[in-house]
Amino acid sequence: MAAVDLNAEALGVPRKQLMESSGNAVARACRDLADPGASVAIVAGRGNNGGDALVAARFLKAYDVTVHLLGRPETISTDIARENWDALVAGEADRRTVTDSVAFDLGDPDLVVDAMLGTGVTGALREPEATAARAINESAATVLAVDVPSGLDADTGDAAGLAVDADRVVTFHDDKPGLVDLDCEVVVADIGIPEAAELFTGPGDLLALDRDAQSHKGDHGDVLVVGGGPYTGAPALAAQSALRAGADLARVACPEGVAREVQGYSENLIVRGFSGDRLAPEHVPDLLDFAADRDVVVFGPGLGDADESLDAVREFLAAYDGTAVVDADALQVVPEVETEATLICTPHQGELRKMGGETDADWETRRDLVREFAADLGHTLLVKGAYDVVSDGDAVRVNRTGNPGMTVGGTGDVLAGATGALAAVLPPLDAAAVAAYANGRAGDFAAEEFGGGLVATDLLERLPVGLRGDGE
Ligand SMILES: NC(=O)C1=CN([C@@H]2O[C@H](COP(=O)(O)OP(=O)(O)OC[C@H]3O[C@@H](n4cnc5c(N)ncnc54)[C@H](O)[C@@H]3O)[C@@H](O)[C@H]2O)[C@@H](O)CC1
Ligand SMILES: [K+]
Repeated sequence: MAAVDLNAEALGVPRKQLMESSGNAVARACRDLADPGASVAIVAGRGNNGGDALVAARFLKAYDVTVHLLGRPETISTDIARENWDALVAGEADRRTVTDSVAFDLGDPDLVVDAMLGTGVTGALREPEATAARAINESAATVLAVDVPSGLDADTGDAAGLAVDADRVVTFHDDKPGLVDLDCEVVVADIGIPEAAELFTGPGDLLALDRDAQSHKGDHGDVLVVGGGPYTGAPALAAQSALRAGADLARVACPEGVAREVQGYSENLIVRGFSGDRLAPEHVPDLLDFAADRDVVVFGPGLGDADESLDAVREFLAAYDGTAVVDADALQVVPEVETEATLICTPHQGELRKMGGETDADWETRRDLVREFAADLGHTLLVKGAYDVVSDGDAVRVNRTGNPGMTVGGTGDVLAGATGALAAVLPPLDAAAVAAYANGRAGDFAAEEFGGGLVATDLLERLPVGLRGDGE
Protein backbone atom coordinates (compact mmCIF):
# COMPACT_ATOMS: atom_id res chain seq x y z
CA MET A 1 0.00 0.00 0.00
CA ALA A 2 2.84 2.39 0.73
CA ALA A 3 4.05 1.91 -2.83
CA VAL A 4 0.56 2.51 -4.24
CA ASP A 5 0.23 5.61 -2.05
CA LEU A 6 3.49 7.04 -3.31
CA ASN A 7 2.50 6.28 -6.91
CA ALA A 8 -0.88 7.92 -6.31
CA GLU A 9 0.95 10.97 -4.96
CA ALA A 10 3.15 11.05 -8.08
CA LEU A 11 -0.07 11.00 -10.13
CA GLY A 12 -1.44 14.00 -8.26
CA VAL A 13 -3.58 12.25 -5.65
CA PRO A 14 -1.69 13.04 -2.43
CA ARG A 15 -2.01 11.05 0.76
CA LYS A 16 -3.87 13.87 2.49
CA GLN A 17 -6.59 13.53 -0.14
CA LEU A 18 -6.68 9.77 0.51
CA MET A 19 -6.95 10.47 4.24
CA GLU A 20 -9.86 12.84 3.58
CA SER A 21 -11.62 10.06 1.66
CA SER A 22 -10.86 7.53 4.40
CA GLY A 23 -12.17 9.88 7.06
CA ASN A 24 -15.31 10.40 5.04
CA ALA A 25 -15.83 6.65 4.81
CA VAL A 26 -15.41 6.39 8.60
CA ALA A 27 -17.98 9.14 9.14
CA ARG A 28 -20.43 7.38 6.79
CA ALA A 29 -20.02 4.17 8.83
CA CYS A 30 -20.63 6.14 12.05
CA ARG A 31 -23.84 7.59 10.63
CA ASP A 32 -24.84 4.07 9.71
CA LEU A 33 -24.18 2.74 13.23
CA ALA A 34 -25.47 5.58 15.41
CA ASP A 35 -28.19 8.21 15.20
CA PRO A 36 -27.45 11.94 15.22
CA GLY A 37 -27.00 13.20 18.76
CA ALA A 38 -25.42 9.94 19.86
CA SER A 39 -22.15 10.09 21.79
CA VAL A 40 -19.09 9.02 19.80
CA ALA A 41 -15.67 8.37 21.37
CA ILE A 42 -12.87 8.55 18.82
CA VAL A 43 -9.75 6.85 20.19
CA ALA A 44 -6.97 8.07 17.91
CA GLY A 45 -3.38 6.87 17.64
CA ARG A 46 -0.48 9.06 16.59
CA GLY A 47 -0.25 7.76 13.01
CA ASN A 48 -2.39 8.04 9.89
CA ASN A 49 -4.90 5.53 11.25
CA GLY A 50 -5.65 8.13 13.90
CA GLY A 51 -5.53 10.80 11.21
CA ASP A 52 -8.41 9.14 9.37
CA ALA A 53 -10.63 9.45 12.44
CA LEU A 54 -9.58 13.06 13.04
CA VAL A 55 -10.91 13.76 9.54
CA ALA A 56 -14.12 11.85 10.35
CA ALA A 57 -14.71 14.12 13.38
CA ARG A 58 -15.21 17.05 10.97
CA PHE A 59 -18.07 15.15 9.33
CA LEU A 60 -19.83 14.25 12.61
CA LYS A 61 -20.98 17.69 13.75
CA ALA A 62 -24.48 16.24 14.43
CA TYR A 63 -22.93 13.92 17.02
CA ASP A 64 -21.53 14.42 20.50
CA VAL A 65 -17.91 13.63 19.66
CA THR A 66 -15.01 13.23 22.08
CA VAL A 67 -11.56 12.65 20.63
CA HIS A 68 -9.00 10.83 22.82
CA LEU A 69 -5.54 11.33 21.31
CA LEU A 70 -3.18 8.68 22.70
CA GLY A 71 -0.14 10.87 23.11
CA ARG A 72 0.80 14.53 23.04
CA PRO A 73 -0.20 16.31 19.78
CA GLU A 74 3.43 17.13 19.01
CA THR A 75 4.16 13.37 18.90
CA ILE A 76 1.68 12.82 16.06
CA SER A 77 3.92 11.03 13.55
CA THR A 78 2.77 12.51 10.21
CA ASP A 79 2.03 16.04 9.02
CA ILE A 80 -1.29 15.08 7.47
CA ALA A 81 -2.53 13.56 10.75
CA ARG A 82 -1.29 16.52 12.80
CA GLU A 83 -2.94 19.01 10.44
CA ASN A 84 -6.21 17.17 10.97
CA TRP A 85 -5.76 17.40 14.74
CA ASP A 86 -5.07 21.12 14.46
CA ALA A 87 -8.15 21.53 12.23
CA LEU A 88 -10.36 20.41 15.14
CA VAL A 89 -9.41 23.33 17.34
CA ALA A 90 -12.72 25.20 16.81
CA GLY A 91 -14.74 22.74 18.86
CA GLU A 92 -16.42 20.17 16.58
CA ALA A 93 -15.16 17.75 19.15
CA ASP A 94 -14.10 17.70 22.78
CA ARG A 95 -10.35 16.96 22.39
CA ARG A 96 -8.41 15.13 25.09
CA THR A 97 -4.79 14.04 25.07
CA VAL A 98 -3.95 10.89 26.96
CA THR A 99 -0.37 11.01 28.13
CA ASP A 100 -0.53 8.03 30.44
CA SER A 101 -2.82 5.02 30.73
CA VAL A 102 -4.40 5.90 34.06
CA ALA A 103 -5.66 9.16 32.57
CA PHE A 104 -7.62 7.31 29.93
CA ASP A 105 -11.36 7.53 30.58
CA LEU A 106 -13.52 6.26 27.73
CA GLY A 107 -16.74 7.33 29.41
CA ASP A 108 -19.93 5.58 28.33
CA PRO A 109 -20.30 6.39 24.61
CA ASP A 110 -22.87 4.90 22.25
CA LEU A 111 -20.18 4.35 19.59
CA VAL A 112 -16.40 3.93 19.81
CA VAL A 113 -14.19 4.58 16.80
CA ASP A 114 -11.00 2.51 17.15
CA ALA A 115 -8.42 4.53 15.27
CA MET A 116 -5.39 3.67 17.37
CA LEU A 117 -3.43 1.52 14.91
CA GLY A 118 -3.88 0.30 11.39
CA THR A 119 -1.34 -1.15 8.98
CA GLY A 120 1.49 0.47 10.92
CA VAL A 121 1.23 -1.77 13.98
CA THR A 122 4.38 -3.56 15.04
CA GLY A 123 4.25 -6.16 17.80
CA ALA A 124 1.91 -6.29 20.78
CA LEU A 125 0.01 -3.16 21.78
CA ARG A 126 2.11 -0.91 23.99
CA GLU A 127 0.71 1.59 26.51
CA PRO A 128 -1.56 3.49 26.49
CA GLU A 129 -3.00 1.61 23.48
CA ALA A 130 -3.26 -1.64 25.48
CA THR A 131 -5.25 -0.02 28.31
CA ALA A 132 -7.45 1.73 25.78
CA ALA A 133 -8.06 -1.54 23.91
CA ARG A 134 -9.12 -3.26 27.15
CA ALA A 135 -11.48 -0.39 27.98
CA ILE A 136 -12.95 -0.49 24.46
CA ASN A 137 -13.47 -4.27 24.64
CA GLU A 138 -15.14 -3.96 28.06
CA SER A 139 -17.41 -1.10 27.04
CA ALA A 140 -21.05 -1.65 26.04
CA ALA A 141 -20.55 0.61 23.01
CA THR A 142 -20.72 -0.44 19.37
CA VAL A 143 -17.13 -0.56 18.12
CA LEU A 144 -16.12 0.61 14.65
CA ALA A 145 -12.49 -0.15 13.73
CA VAL A 146 -10.68 2.08 11.22
CA ASP A 147 -8.93 0.05 8.49
CA VAL A 148 -7.85 -2.76 10.87
CA PRO A 149 -8.92 -3.57 14.44
CA SER A 150 -6.03 -2.17 16.49
CA GLY A 151 -3.51 -4.82 17.45
CA LEU A 152 -4.27 -7.05 14.47
CA ASP A 153 -1.71 -7.60 11.72
CA ALA A 154 -3.44 -6.63 8.45
CA ASP A 155 -1.50 -9.25 6.47
CA THR A 156 -1.74 -12.29 8.74
CA GLY A 157 -4.77 -11.56 10.93
CA ASP A 158 -2.66 -12.49 13.96
CA ALA A 159 -2.52 -10.37 17.08
CA ALA A 160 0.78 -10.32 18.93
CA GLY A 161 -1.24 -9.71 22.09
CA LEU A 162 -4.46 -7.85 22.82
CA ALA A 163 -6.57 -6.64 19.90
CA VAL A 164 -9.77 -4.62 19.69
CA ASP A 165 -12.99 -6.62 19.23
CA ALA A 166 -14.83 -4.63 16.59
CA ASP A 167 -18.47 -4.88 15.55
CA ARG A 168 -17.58 -3.45 12.17
CA VAL A 169 -14.37 -2.66 10.32
CA VAL A 170 -14.24 -0.07 7.55
CA THR A 171 -11.10 -0.90 5.60
CA PHE A 172 -9.68 1.11 2.70
CA HIS A 173 -9.16 0.42 -1.00
CA ASP A 174 -9.24 -3.35 -0.92
CA ASP A 175 -9.77 -6.04 1.70
CA LYS A 176 -6.70 -7.18 3.59
CA PRO A 177 -5.75 -10.85 4.00
CA GLY A 178 -5.77 -10.49 7.80
CA LEU A 179 -9.44 -9.46 7.83
CA VAL A 180 -11.03 -12.34 5.92
CA ASP A 181 -11.47 -14.58 9.01
CA LEU A 182 -12.84 -11.82 11.26
CA ASP A 183 -16.27 -12.68 12.65
CA CYS A 184 -17.47 -9.12 12.33
CA GLU A 185 -18.68 -7.08 9.40
CA VAL A 186 -15.87 -5.77 7.19
CA VAL A 187 -16.74 -3.02 4.70
CA VAL A 188 -14.22 -2.08 2.00
CA ALA A 189 -14.37 1.65 1.28
CA ASP A 190 -13.11 3.01 -2.01
CA ILE A 191 -10.89 5.98 -1.20
CA GLY A 192 -10.29 7.13 -4.75
CA ILE A 193 -6.86 5.64 -5.35
CA PRO A 194 -6.51 5.87 -9.14
CA GLU A 195 -6.15 2.54 -10.97
CA ALA A 196 -3.13 4.13 -12.59
CA ALA A 197 -1.37 4.10 -9.21
CA GLU A 198 -1.39 0.32 -9.30
CA LEU A 199 -0.91 -0.20 -13.02
CA PHE A 200 1.88 2.26 -13.84
CA THR A 201 5.31 1.99 -12.25
CA GLY A 202 6.35 4.98 -10.19
CA PRO A 203 8.59 6.11 -7.32
CA GLY A 204 6.56 3.92 -4.96
CA ASP A 205 7.93 0.80 -6.63
CA LEU A 206 11.42 1.74 -5.44
CA LEU A 207 10.31 1.27 -1.81
CA ALA A 208 10.51 -2.49 -2.41
CA LEU A 209 14.28 -2.07 -2.76
CA ASP A 210 14.69 -0.60 0.74
CA ARG A 211 12.72 -3.40 2.35
CA ASP A 212 14.05 -6.33 0.33
CA ALA A 213 17.62 -5.12 0.00
CA GLN A 214 17.86 -4.89 3.80
CA SER A 215 16.51 -8.41 4.20
CA HIS A 216 19.29 -9.62 1.86
CA LYS A 217 21.88 -7.53 3.75
CA GLY A 218 25.35 -8.21 2.39
CA ASP A 219 23.92 -10.44 -0.31
CA HIS A 220 22.94 -8.03 -3.06
CA GLY A 221 23.48 -10.58 -5.74
CA ASP A 222 26.09 -12.38 -7.72
CA VAL A 223 25.11 -12.04 -11.37
CA LEU A 224 26.52 -14.07 -14.26
CA VAL A 225 26.16 -12.72 -17.79
CA VAL A 226 26.46 -15.38 -20.49
CA GLY A 227 27.04 -13.77 -23.85
CA GLY A 228 29.54 -12.39 -26.26
CA GLY A 229 30.83 -14.06 -29.33
CA PRO A 230 30.11 -11.93 -32.34
CA TYR A 231 29.74 -8.92 -30.04
CA THR A 232 31.73 -7.92 -26.96
CA GLY A 233 30.15 -4.63 -25.89
CA ALA A 234 26.76 -6.18 -25.05
CA PRO A 235 27.89 -8.54 -22.26
CA ALA A 236 30.13 -5.84 -20.81
CA LEU A 237 27.23 -3.36 -20.75
CA ALA A 238 24.91 -5.91 -19.11
CA ALA A 239 27.47 -6.82 -16.46
CA GLN A 240 28.33 -3.20 -15.63
CA SER A 241 24.62 -2.42 -15.48
CA ALA A 242 24.13 -5.23 -12.96
CA LEU A 243 26.72 -3.60 -10.71
CA ARG A 244 25.13 -0.16 -11.10
CA ALA A 245 21.77 -1.70 -10.21
CA GLY A 246 23.22 -2.93 -6.95
CA ALA A 247 24.73 -6.39 -7.58
CA ASP A 248 27.76 -7.19 -5.44
CA LEU A 249 29.46 -9.21 -8.16
CA ALA A 250 29.11 -9.21 -11.94
CA ARG A 251 30.71 -12.00 -13.94
CA VAL A 252 30.85 -12.57 -17.68
CA ALA A 253 31.13 -15.98 -19.33
CA CYS A 254 32.17 -15.43 -22.94
CA PRO A 255 34.33 -17.06 -25.64
CA GLU A 256 37.99 -16.96 -24.56
CA GLY A 257 38.76 -15.25 -27.88
CA VAL A 258 37.04 -12.08 -26.66
CA ALA A 259 37.56 -12.47 -22.90
CA ARG A 260 40.42 -9.98 -22.75
CA GLU A 261 38.43 -7.53 -24.83
CA VAL A 262 35.43 -7.81 -22.50
CA GLN A 263 37.70 -7.48 -19.45
CA GLY A 264 39.17 -4.40 -21.08
CA TYR A 265 35.86 -2.54 -20.74
CA SER A 266 36.03 -2.53 -16.93
CA GLU A 267 38.12 -3.80 -14.08
CA ASN A 268 34.90 -4.22 -12.13
CA LEU A 269 33.99 -7.31 -14.17
CA ILE A 270 35.08 -10.87 -13.46
CA VAL A 271 35.50 -12.44 -16.89
CA ARG A 272 35.69 -16.17 -17.52
CA GLY A 273 36.42 -17.44 -21.05
CA PHE A 274 35.14 -20.66 -22.55
CA SER A 275 36.84 -22.41 -25.48
CA GLY A 276 36.20 -21.51 -29.08
CA ASP A 277 34.64 -18.41 -30.54
CA ARG A 278 30.98 -18.93 -29.56
CA LEU A 279 28.83 -20.69 -26.96
CA ALA A 280 28.30 -24.36 -27.82
CA PRO A 281 26.68 -27.43 -26.15
CA GLU A 282 30.10 -28.64 -24.95
CA HIS A 283 30.25 -25.63 -22.61
CA VAL A 284 26.91 -26.32 -20.92
CA PRO A 285 27.96 -28.74 -18.12
CA ASP A 286 30.65 -26.41 -16.84
CA LEU A 287 28.36 -23.42 -17.21
CA LEU A 288 25.64 -25.15 -15.17
CA ASP A 289 28.14 -25.87 -12.38
CA PHE A 290 29.32 -22.27 -12.44
CA ALA A 291 25.76 -20.88 -12.58
CA ALA A 292 24.68 -23.01 -9.61
CA ASP A 293 26.68 -20.75 -7.27
CA ARG A 294 25.36 -17.50 -8.74
CA ASP A 295 22.09 -15.75 -7.86
CA VAL A 296 20.96 -14.87 -11.36
CA VAL A 297 22.11 -15.65 -14.89
CA VAL A 298 21.59 -13.11 -17.68
CA PHE A 299 21.51 -14.99 -20.97
CA GLY A 300 21.94 -13.51 -24.36
CA PRO A 301 23.70 -10.16 -24.64
CA GLY A 302 25.86 -10.36 -27.76
CA LEU A 303 25.42 -14.13 -27.95
CA GLY A 304 24.63 -14.23 -31.65
CA ASP A 305 22.19 -16.71 -33.19
CA ALA A 306 24.45 -19.51 -34.44
CA ASP A 307 22.63 -22.86 -34.23
CA GLU A 308 25.18 -24.33 -31.82
CA SER A 309 24.80 -21.34 -29.49
CA LEU A 310 21.02 -21.66 -29.50
CA ASP A 311 21.38 -25.41 -28.87
CA ALA A 312 23.56 -24.56 -25.89
CA VAL A 313 20.94 -22.14 -24.52
CA ARG A 314 18.26 -24.81 -25.00
CA GLU A 315 20.32 -27.41 -23.12
CA PHE A 316 21.26 -24.99 -20.36
CA LEU A 317 17.68 -23.87 -19.70
CA ALA A 318 16.39 -27.45 -19.82
CA ALA A 319 18.72 -28.31 -16.92
CA TYR A 320 18.79 -25.00 -14.98
CA ASP A 321 16.40 -24.42 -12.06
CA GLY A 322 17.59 -21.01 -10.87
CA THR A 323 16.59 -17.52 -11.94
CA ALA A 324 17.56 -16.23 -15.36
CA VAL A 325 16.97 -13.15 -17.45
CA VAL A 326 16.75 -14.10 -21.13
CA ASP A 327 17.38 -11.40 -23.70
CA ALA A 328 18.26 -10.87 -27.37
CA ASP A 329 19.04 -13.90 -29.52
CA ALA A 330 18.47 -16.37 -26.67
CA LEU A 331 14.78 -15.39 -26.44
CA GLN A 332 13.65 -17.43 -29.46
CA VAL A 333 14.55 -20.62 -27.59
CA VAL A 334 12.29 -20.05 -24.58
CA PRO A 335 8.90 -21.10 -26.01
CA GLU A 336 10.25 -24.51 -26.98
CA VAL A 337 12.06 -25.38 -23.73
CA GLU A 338 10.55 -27.12 -20.71
CA THR A 339 12.42 -25.68 -17.75
CA GLU A 340 12.21 -25.45 -13.94
CA ALA A 341 14.00 -22.11 -14.12
CA THR A 342 12.33 -18.83 -13.17
CA LEU A 343 12.72 -16.77 -16.33
CA ILE A 344 12.32 -13.08 -16.98
CA CYS A 345 12.22 -12.55 -20.75
CA THR A 346 13.00 -9.05 -22.01
CA PRO A 347 11.99 -8.92 -25.68
CA HIS A 348 11.30 -5.86 -27.74
CA GLN A 349 8.15 -6.20 -29.79
CA GLY A 350 9.94 -7.75 -32.79
CA GLU A 351 11.54 -10.37 -30.57
CA LEU A 352 8.17 -11.01 -28.91
CA ARG A 353 6.64 -11.81 -32.29
CA LYS A 354 9.60 -14.08 -33.03
CA MET A 355 8.78 -15.92 -29.78
CA GLY A 356 5.25 -16.45 -31.04
CA GLY A 357 3.67 -13.64 -29.09
CA GLU A 358 1.40 -10.95 -30.44
CA THR A 359 1.78 -7.24 -29.96
CA ASP A 360 -0.14 -4.09 -30.81
CA ALA A 361 0.63 -0.40 -31.19
CA ASP A 362 -2.00 0.42 -28.57
CA TRP A 363 -0.54 -0.18 -25.10
CA GLU A 364 -3.87 -1.17 -23.56
CA THR A 365 -4.29 -3.91 -26.17
CA ARG A 366 -0.64 -4.85 -25.69
CA ARG A 367 -1.24 -5.13 -21.94
CA ASP A 368 -3.76 -7.95 -22.41
CA LEU A 369 -1.74 -9.68 -25.16
CA VAL A 370 1.41 -9.71 -23.00
CA ARG A 371 -0.45 -11.01 -19.95
CA GLU A 372 -1.94 -13.87 -22.00
CA PHE A 373 1.39 -14.76 -23.61
CA ALA A 374 3.18 -14.66 -20.24
CA ALA A 375 0.54 -17.04 -18.91
CA ASP A 376 1.05 -19.36 -21.90
CA LEU A 377 4.83 -19.25 -21.49
CA GLY A 378 4.71 -19.63 -17.71
CA HIS A 379 7.35 -16.94 -17.32
CA THR A 380 7.59 -13.22 -16.61
CA LEU A 381 7.71 -10.98 -19.67
CA LEU A 382 9.09 -7.46 -19.90
CA VAL A 383 8.05 -6.31 -23.38
CA LYS A 384 9.94 -3.14 -24.23
CA GLY A 385 8.26 -0.27 -26.05
CA ALA A 386 7.29 3.39 -25.66
CA TYR A 387 5.28 1.90 -22.80
CA ASP A 388 7.04 -1.20 -21.41
CA VAL A 389 4.55 -3.91 -20.45
CA VAL A 390 5.48 -6.32 -17.63
CA SER A 391 3.43 -9.37 -16.71
CA ASP A 392 3.80 -12.74 -15.00
CA GLY A 393 0.60 -13.98 -16.62
CA ASP A 394 -1.48 -12.68 -13.74
CA ALA A 395 -0.55 -9.12 -12.71
CA VAL A 396 0.40 -6.48 -15.25
CA ARG A 397 2.53 -3.37 -14.77
CA VAL A 398 3.15 -0.66 -17.37
CA ASN A 399 6.25 1.54 -17.35
CA ARG A 400 6.12 4.99 -18.94
CA THR A 401 9.65 6.25 -18.25
CA GLY A 402 12.15 6.38 -21.15
CA ASN A 403 12.33 8.28 -24.39
CA PRO A 404 12.96 7.80 -28.14
CA GLY A 405 16.69 8.50 -27.63
CA MET A 406 16.87 5.06 -26.06
CA THR A 407 16.45 3.23 -29.34
CA VAL A 408 20.24 3.49 -29.59
CA GLY A 409 21.98 0.08 -29.46
CA GLY A 410 22.90 -1.31 -26.07
CA THR A 411 20.10 0.09 -23.91
CA GLY A 412 18.49 -3.37 -23.99
CA ASP A 413 21.70 -4.87 -22.60
CA VAL A 414 21.69 -2.28 -19.81
CA LEU A 415 18.06 -3.19 -19.04
CA ALA A 416 18.85 -6.93 -19.04
CA GLY A 417 21.75 -6.46 -16.62
CA ALA A 418 19.72 -4.26 -14.29
CA THR A 419 16.88 -6.80 -14.36
CA GLY A 420 19.38 -9.50 -13.40
CA ALA A 421 20.67 -7.55 -10.40
CA LEU A 422 17.15 -6.74 -9.19
CA ALA A 423 15.98 -10.34 -9.67
CA ALA A 424 18.54 -11.25 -7.00
CA VAL A 425 16.65 -9.20 -4.39
CA LEU A 426 13.06 -8.88 -5.66
CA PRO A 427 10.39 -11.27 -6.97
CA PRO A 428 10.47 -11.56 -10.80
CA LEU A 429 7.53 -9.26 -11.57
CA ASP A 430 8.81 -6.51 -9.24
CA ALA A 431 12.38 -6.92 -10.51
CA ALA A 432 11.22 -6.45 -14.10
CA ALA A 433 8.94 -3.51 -13.24
CA VAL A 434 11.59 -1.70 -11.18
CA ALA A 435 14.28 -2.39 -13.81
CA ALA A 436 12.09 -0.97 -16.59
CA TYR A 437 11.28 2.08 -14.45
CA ALA A 438 14.88 2.77 -13.39
CA ASN A 439 16.33 2.10 -16.85
CA GLY A 440 13.86 4.51 -18.40
CA ARG A 441 14.56 7.16 -15.76
CA ALA A 442 18.30 6.77 -16.35
CA GLY A 443 17.58 7.26 -20.05
CA ASP A 444 15.50 10.35 -19.29
CA PHE A 445 18.30 11.85 -17.21
CA ALA A 446 20.73 11.08 -20.07
CA ALA A 447 18.36 12.68 -22.62
CA GLU A 448 18.36 15.88 -20.52
CA GLU A 449 22.07 16.16 -21.32
CA PHE A 450 22.48 14.41 -24.66
CA GLY A 451 19.02 14.48 -26.24
CA GLY A 452 18.80 12.02 -29.13
CA GLY A 453 22.57 11.64 -28.97
CA LEU A 454 22.55 9.60 -25.75
CA VAL A 455 24.42 6.30 -25.83
CA ALA A 456 23.90 3.16 -23.74
CA THR A 457 26.89 3.81 -21.47
CA ASP A 458 25.26 7.11 -20.42
CA LEU A 459 22.63 5.01 -18.65
CA LEU A 460 25.13 3.13 -16.48
CA GLU A 461 26.11 5.86 -14.05
CA ARG A 462 22.54 7.20 -14.03
CA LEU A 463 20.98 3.87 -13.01
CA PRO A 464 21.64 4.34 -9.28
CA VAL A 465 19.79 7.68 -9.43
CA GLY A 466 17.04 5.97 -11.42
CA LEU A 467 16.73 3.52 -8.56
CA ARG A 468 16.48 6.23 -5.90
CA GLY A 469 13.09 7.82 -5.26
CA ASP A 470 14.77 11.17 -4.61
CA GLY A 471 16.21 11.25 -8.06
CA GLU A 472 13.37 13.53 -9.28
N1 LIG B 1 -3.54 3.85 1.07
C1 LIG B 1 -3.55 3.66 2.36
O1 LIG B 1 -3.13 2.62 2.86
C2 LIG B 1 -4.02 4.71 3.25
C3 LIG B 1 -3.91 4.47 4.60
N2 LIG B 1 -4.44 5.31 5.48
C4 LIG B 1 -4.35 5.03 6.92
O2 LIG B 1 -2.98 4.95 7.29
C5 LIG B 1 -2.86 3.86 8.21
C6 LIG B 1 -1.40 3.49 8.34
O3 LIG B 1 -0.86 4.66 8.99
P1 LIG B 1 0.61 4.61 9.60
O4 LIG B 1 1.52 3.98 8.61
O5 LIG B 1 0.90 5.98 10.08
O6 LIG B 1 0.54 3.61 10.82
P2 LIG B 1 -0.55 3.49 11.99
O7 LIG B 1 -1.32 4.74 12.12
O8 LIG B 1 -1.28 2.23 11.74
O9 LIG B 1 0.34 3.29 13.31
C7 LIG B 1 1.58 3.92 13.38
C8 LIG B 1 1.72 4.54 14.78
O10 LIG B 1 1.44 3.58 15.78
C9 LIG B 1 2.60 3.38 16.62
N3 LIG B 1 2.67 1.94 16.92
C10 LIG B 1 3.07 0.97 16.08
N4 LIG B 1 2.99 -0.24 16.70
C11 LIG B 1 2.50 0.00 17.96
C12 LIG B 1 2.19 -0.83 19.08
N5 LIG B 1 2.36 -2.15 19.02
N6 LIG B 1 1.70 -0.24 20.22
C13 LIG B 1 1.56 1.09 20.27
N7 LIG B 1 1.82 1.94 19.26
C14 LIG B 1 2.30 1.39 18.10
C15 LIG B 1 3.76 3.88 15.78
O11 LIG B 1 4.76 4.37 16.65
C16 LIG B 1 3.12 5.01 14.99
O12 LIG B 1 3.07 6.19 15.74
C17 LIG B 1 -3.77 2.82 7.62
O13 LIG B 1 -4.08 1.80 8.52
C18 LIG B 1 -4.97 3.67 7.23
O14 LIG B 1 -5.83 3.81 8.35
C19 LIG B 1 -5.33 6.38 5.06
O15 LIG B 1 -4.84 7.59 5.59
C20 LIG B 1 -5.51 6.58 3.62
C21 LIG B 1 -4.59 5.94 2.71
K1 LIG C 1 -7.68 0.72 13.98
